[in-house]
Amino acid sequence: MNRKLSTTNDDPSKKDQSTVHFFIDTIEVERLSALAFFEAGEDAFDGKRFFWQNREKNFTLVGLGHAYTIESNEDESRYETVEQQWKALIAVSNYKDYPQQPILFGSYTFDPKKAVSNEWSHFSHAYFALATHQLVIRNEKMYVNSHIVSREAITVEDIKRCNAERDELLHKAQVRGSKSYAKLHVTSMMEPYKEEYLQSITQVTDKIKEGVAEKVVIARSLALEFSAEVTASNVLAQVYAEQPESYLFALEKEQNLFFGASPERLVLVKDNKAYSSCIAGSIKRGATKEMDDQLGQSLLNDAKNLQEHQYVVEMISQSFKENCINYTVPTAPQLLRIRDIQHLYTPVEGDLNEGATILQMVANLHPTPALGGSPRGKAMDMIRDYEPMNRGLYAGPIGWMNAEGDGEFAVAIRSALLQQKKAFLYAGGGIVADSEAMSEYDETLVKFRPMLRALGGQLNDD
Ligand SMILES: C=C(O[C@H]1C=CC=C(C(=O)O)[C@@H]1O)C(=O)O
Ligand SMILES: [Mg+2]
Repeated sequence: MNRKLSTTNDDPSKKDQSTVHFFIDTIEVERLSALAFFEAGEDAFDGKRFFWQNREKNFTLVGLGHAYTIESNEDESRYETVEQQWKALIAVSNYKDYPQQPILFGSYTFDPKKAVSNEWSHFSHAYFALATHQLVIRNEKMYVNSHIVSREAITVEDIKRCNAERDELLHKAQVRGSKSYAKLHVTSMMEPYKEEYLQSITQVTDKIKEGVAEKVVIARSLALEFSAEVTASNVLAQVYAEQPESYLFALEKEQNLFFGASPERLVLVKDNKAYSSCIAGSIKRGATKEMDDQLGQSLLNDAKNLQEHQYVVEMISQSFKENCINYTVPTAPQLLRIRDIQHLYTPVEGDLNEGATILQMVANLHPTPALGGSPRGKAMDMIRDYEPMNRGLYAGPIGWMNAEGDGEFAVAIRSALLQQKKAFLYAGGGIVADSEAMSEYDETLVKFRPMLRALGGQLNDD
């Protein structure tokens, strides 16, 4: 179980060249709720937990505690830094001896060039962790891995302590199940920089008409306050109950919780195949099936939305062309319907070039024109100039990768940052030549809904 391997050149932290010890233990468990496991870590691992569930609901990952973290505040090299440090760490593990691999989970900010400020000051531009206790639920099977990474030799005592901690967590989670929570009480809801946002849409639309760019995504935020401190387990339970068709994610850093329910896959890598999704172009859901179908049909035929969508298809196709031996992309979008909204959707897939990695794909794809714009450089400059806020982790890549390089990243939209008695929600939309400020504003209201509902807030027409 406890294999000690010495690294020479590939010490993960690069701080010195001493030995790194990596202990793994895997057990199979039964009857465990992922939410209850997350909650069980509330005292011992507060501020060091994460949660992930894919759209298909056949893969759930929960992390409690940090066996190892990788952070970077660099710009372009932040992808390579995470990749190198993870590979160096994995190289000293004996993960192949266990039925479950160690998994690295984390996220990247949207734009390292925009100085992090305000509510985002706690997060690095790359923030990843290998959990001390990692729950994986895959196709009904459940495993808990425990990990210790240490510069010191790992003793029998260390292992006993780790196993006892794990057994205590499992006991708590199994005995308590997941709690039910009272609805949260919002005391104030504010739309910061609303006027600036509306003006920026008009200005950006004008610039696009002048030919400065083709498409630019502009976002804004909502700020909520609560009568009492809101816990991570509480909001996660709300999101879990209310957003069944999305990726669910939550990432803690100290007293901050970034969480959301996104429909959008950035990239999935499995057995050397890559899968991405173009999701851009939106319309609300209808009150009846007939109205819903009518709205869906009008979205499929709407020139402005088709244009928003097409830039994303072109860019993602180009990325697959560069990184894959072959790739397929349907000729026309279909509808993707989730609880509050319908989108235009085109799936893209391909066989990866030899040696291409998931983080290379993430680096190459992010930001797609669904969150940045087209052309990318010009759009990013305009977002920096016109957007009256800092996106932080909103709209960035969030996800996981295992020891062998398989993994999945979603685009962290329909998301919010919770800071005890405060929360910030984020939403944006693709601006093209015929965008109108008020209808873009309305589109953000629809996109705020999932997080607003999870946080107990309400919009007039909800
Ligand atoms: C920017 C967001 O959505 C993007 C993803 C899908 C549809 C979009 C749209 O129709 O504008 C946006 O590009 C958001 O949810 O904050
Ligand atoms: Mg739109």
